[in-house]
Amino acid sequence: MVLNPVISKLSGKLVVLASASPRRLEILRNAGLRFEVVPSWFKETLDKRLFKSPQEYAVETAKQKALEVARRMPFKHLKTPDIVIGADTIVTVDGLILEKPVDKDDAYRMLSRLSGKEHSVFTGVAIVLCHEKEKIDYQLIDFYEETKVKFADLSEDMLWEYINSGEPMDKAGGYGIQALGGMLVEFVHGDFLNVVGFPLNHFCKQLDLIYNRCPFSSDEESASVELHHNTSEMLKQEFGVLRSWLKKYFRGYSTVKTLGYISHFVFVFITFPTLLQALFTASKMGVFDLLQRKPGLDAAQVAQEIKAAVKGTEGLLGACVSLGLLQSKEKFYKNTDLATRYLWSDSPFSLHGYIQHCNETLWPLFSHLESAVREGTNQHERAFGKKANDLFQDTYYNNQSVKLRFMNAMHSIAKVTGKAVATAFDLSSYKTACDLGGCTGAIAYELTKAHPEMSVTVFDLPEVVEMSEHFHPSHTDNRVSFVAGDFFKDELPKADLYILARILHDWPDEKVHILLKKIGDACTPGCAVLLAETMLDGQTAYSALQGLNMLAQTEGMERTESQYADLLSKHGFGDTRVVRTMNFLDAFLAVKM
Ligand SMILES: O=c1[nH]cc([C@@H]2O[C@H](COP(=O)(O)OP(=O)(O)OP(=O)(O)O)[C@@H](O)[C@H]2O)c(=O)[nH]1
Repeated sequence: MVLNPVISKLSGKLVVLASASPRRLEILRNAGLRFEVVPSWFKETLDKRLFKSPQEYAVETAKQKALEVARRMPFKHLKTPDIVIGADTIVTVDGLILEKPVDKDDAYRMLSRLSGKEHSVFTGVAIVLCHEKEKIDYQLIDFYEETKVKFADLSEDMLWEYINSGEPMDKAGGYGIQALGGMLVEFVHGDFLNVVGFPLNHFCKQLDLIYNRCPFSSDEESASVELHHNTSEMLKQEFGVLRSWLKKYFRGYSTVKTLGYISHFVFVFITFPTLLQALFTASKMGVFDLLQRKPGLDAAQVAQEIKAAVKGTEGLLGACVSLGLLQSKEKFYKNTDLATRYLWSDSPFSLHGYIQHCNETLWPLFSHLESAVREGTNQHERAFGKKANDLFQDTYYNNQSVKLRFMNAMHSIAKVTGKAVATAFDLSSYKTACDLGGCTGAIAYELTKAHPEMSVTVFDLPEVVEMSEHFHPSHTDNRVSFVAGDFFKDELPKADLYILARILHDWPDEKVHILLKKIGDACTPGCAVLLAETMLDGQTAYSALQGLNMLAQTEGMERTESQYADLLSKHGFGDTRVVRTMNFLDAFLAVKM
């Protein structure tokens, strides 16, 4: 029996575990995976000082272990594996990386350091996909998982009894949580198997991304996984739709005959504006809202309701069917599940507001992308005839309908990302939070839902707060309150945790420092800042394009993890942690030291 369907995708492939760890073998065997074991000869001697974080060290070691086996096998074993899996588990405490103890004294040093404290266990995992054509190409996917473990106070007797059992010697941090070492542990936050040596759940999610969700790949050919690495959960789900759409788009065409040397991929890019305009237009003309209220209309009825020509409406509906946004049966139309979930305006996960914002604001700005690239500045003046000295006051908030459209857009994104951000970290120790620029309160409500003891103040400009009640959920929560003010000028509400969701990316470093200084001054040690931003590190297609979006639209920019850490460190924040939420936004927590 295979519980996780993605494991079955690997049957018939030569899967190799590049590890001598009996625990990794057992975890993967128990999951139903069939594989060979070829322990890596890579010596774990990378210079730890060269890595920005312990997890990067673990990931790099895992990569080197897997690559060594992938490269060795064709020569020494005379066969090329399809997939090689490597892993490396480390323990971090007091800024130190602990690996396997070299002797009993080393085990003693490690365990006495862990006694009575919480530590992190990181397992870095690397998956190497080998493609053999004329030569072998290696494609690499890597990730890590963090689990927090708290040890009880260990007496000297206990320590030595445990060390003399022999168990610590081949285990990261000098303990085996799955055996006697389990008795030393008070609590575990996160994936237990990650501590044992292999984060099975995260691994299966990555396999799912590689084999099930990649739109431009099929079972036979696996295309660039990099493009989709770390993209949002929602986008992943829709890749399946996009893939079947691509199949339809090109049905009956032979690449070579019809498109010459232009690949399908390039052709999709070139024709992308037509796809976008079909979506924008159907959304703006209310097609999805209409068919949600009245499914099963024909083109003439839709045309009458949306006040359009029948010929034009037929064309638009046909395009939406081809995109998988509408279904048609005997010339009657209704929304697909995708449209029902995301495209009509009253759906709980509606992206309608964001689609309108993209159509009315981003699209005109992007049509001046060349100027944005040449000048390195936003394009409001060219696109809308108005200079944006203050992005928000001069562009979005000086006109009621533009303001409402912008708030709708922010609300759409916050609703689909809010839960992932609110649950990315254990925030149970923070009782009061302040969401700076929290707009409609969508993230604040997710935070109070996830953290029953937390109350959240949403702090935003008076013109935003006055309209926020239009967006309150039907079951309002008196733990969420709204305060009007300008975070650059006014005193900030007191809180243990300050949230900045898609705020810093709007501003250049000078302004970010003004805001972070105010937050730093308002915080006492132990308070924290939670950022929700798209980090540039992964260079996914989404994050790279968001970078361009910020260029054309704002004075700010998308930044990398270390750029955010640097900015925050200047205002006394450290101990930074990042969670890739697999949604549009990554979550970043930094604590006031
Ligand atoms: O609670 C537990 N913590 C850790 C382990 C085991 O510790 C080792 C970690 O070492 P490493 O990642 O370097 O892996 P190796 O065993 O050296 O095998 P490779 O050939 O892959 O380098 C790992 O075996 C964990 O399973 C444990 O058992 N319990």
